[in-house]
Parts: sequence; structure tokens; C-alpha cells
Amino acid sequence: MNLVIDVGNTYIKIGVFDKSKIVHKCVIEQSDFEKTVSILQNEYPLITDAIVSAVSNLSDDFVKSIKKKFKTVFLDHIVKMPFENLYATPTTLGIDRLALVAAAVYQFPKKDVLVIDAGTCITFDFKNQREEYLGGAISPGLKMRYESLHNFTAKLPLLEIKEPKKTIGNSTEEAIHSGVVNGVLNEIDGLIKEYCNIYPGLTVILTGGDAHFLSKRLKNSIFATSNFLLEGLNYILAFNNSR
Ligand SMILES: Nc1ncnc2c1ncn2[C@@H]1O[C@H](COP(=O)(O)OP(=O)(O)OP(=O)(O)O)[C@@H](O)[C@H]1O
Ligand SMILES: CC(C)(CO)[C@@H](O)C(=O)NCCC(=O)O
Ligand SMILES: [K+]
Repeated sequence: MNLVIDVGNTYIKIGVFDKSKIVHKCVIEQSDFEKTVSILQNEYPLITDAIVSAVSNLSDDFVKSIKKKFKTVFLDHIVKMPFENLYATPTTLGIDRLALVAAAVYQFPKKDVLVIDAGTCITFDFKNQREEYLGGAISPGLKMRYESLHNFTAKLPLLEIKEPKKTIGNSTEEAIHSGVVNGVLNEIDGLIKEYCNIYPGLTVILTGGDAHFLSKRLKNSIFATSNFLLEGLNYILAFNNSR
């Protein structure tokens, strides 16, 4: 069994996989990591291997504690990937984006796929039918947009994410919800449309912490899935262990 760990910008997401099937998933704060891994180890004593993807530098203690317990792959720009990376600056590409593209290659081989990950940031990542990764886009996530309106102004309150009641926001709160939520929805719908103009048979995946909230409100047809990145990491682990 495999322990699959996605260290995001805000949370750590952990999946336990039995071959290609996810049997357990949790989202935790960074500070609960050690405790959670011990609990999982007791619950799933058959875990032998682990893979870690991190968007930031991991502490030496973190690396040591995982290595001691499992045979571990730390995803970096050198680990072998099932696609060709045509990003102009491949070594600055986010590790999480590498994992998302790997998931797209395994689940939708020989297809044009756009992966949208709505988390701390919203990332767009495109791979074509030839399994070439071309790049995409990075923009602020929902929570970040609410926070930046508050942080960079004197008067705007910090609001929790909420569906706007109307397009024409008629109060400060409604105007912010309309701007942030409708802004993100129109951005996603608009970019999907632009990609579809170039790649008519495009498959669109929406994942990340805000995928569920957004998917119900998007015009375009998409696959919404919360485990896409973890599945990508599990595939990369299998791919590298079989070599
Ligand atoms: N229980 C929750 N607490 C806080 N934010 C949440 C929660 N559930 C969903 N979210 C949303 O999830 C987003 C955070 O993204 P995600 O859960 O994908 O993980 P992350 O580690 O923060 O980000 P990433 O993986 O993109 O680095 C925020 O924009 C927030 O609106
Ligand atoms: C964009 C984020 C922050 C999204 O988690 C991450 O993928 C990252 O730090 N990327 C590095 C820059 C890049 O991908 O080109
Ligand atoms: K993201």
C-alpha cells in the first residue's frame, strides 16, 4: 500500500492507496502531520511506500521522519514523468502542477486536457494529445481574493466565501461576493472557451479545495474531482517503482 502526501500552500492532503484505489483520504493542518502519519501507520500496517509532493521547502525533520518509516519518493524536477515538459522554465514549474499533468496523462491518454486546480491559487495546466505539457496560467484563489480586497484597502471587510445573490451587487457585501465569485466563474468559463476554440475536443478537469463550490456554478461541462492530484502522485510512484 502507498501513502501519498500533497503538501499544499495551506493544507496537507494525504491519501492511502491500495494499488490504484484510494481507501482513505484526509486534509490536515501542517502541525498535525506527525500525529496523522502515526495513526495511519497503525490503521494501515501494509503501507510500505510513500510519495511526497510539496510546493514549498520541507523541513529536514519532516523529510527524515517520512524516510525512516517508508520507502519514499520526493517529487522533484528530476523524477521521471510520463509526459514531455515544454514549459520554458521547467525547473520553476510547481511540483503540484507536475502531479496534476501526470494524472491527466494517465486518466486521459491521447486527449487534449485542461486541468484547473482551484486551491490557494487557481492553476490552469494544459497537455495535448501527444502528451506534451505546454503550460497554462496562475491566478489568485477565491480565499486569496477575499483576503486581498480586505488587506489592500482601508474599508473593505473580510468576508467568507458565499454565492452572490445577484450580478449587480447592491451593497458592499453583495458587491464583493459578486466581484470575487462571479469573477472566478467568468475567468474559468472564459478560459475554457478560449482553449476549446483551439482544441475542440478538450477534456476539462476541475479539482482543488474550491472545486465543489465552483463546479455547480460553471456553464461549461467539466469533470469535478477532489482526488486528482493524489491520484497523479500515486501513478508517478507506481511508474517509478516499476522501472
Ligand atoms: N475547511 C476549509 N477551510 C478552509 N478553506 C477551505 C476549506 N474547504 C475548502 N476550502 C477552500 O480551499 C481552498 C484551499 O485550497 P486547497 O484545499 O486545494 O488546498 P491548499 O493546500 O490551500 O492549496 P493548494 O493545494 O492549491 O496549495 C481555499 O480557497 C478555501 O476556499
Ligand atoms: C502556483 C502554485 C503556487 C500553485 O500551488 C505552485 O504551483 C507554484 O509554486 N508554482 C511555481 C511557479 C510555476 O508553476 O511556474
Ligand atoms: K492550486
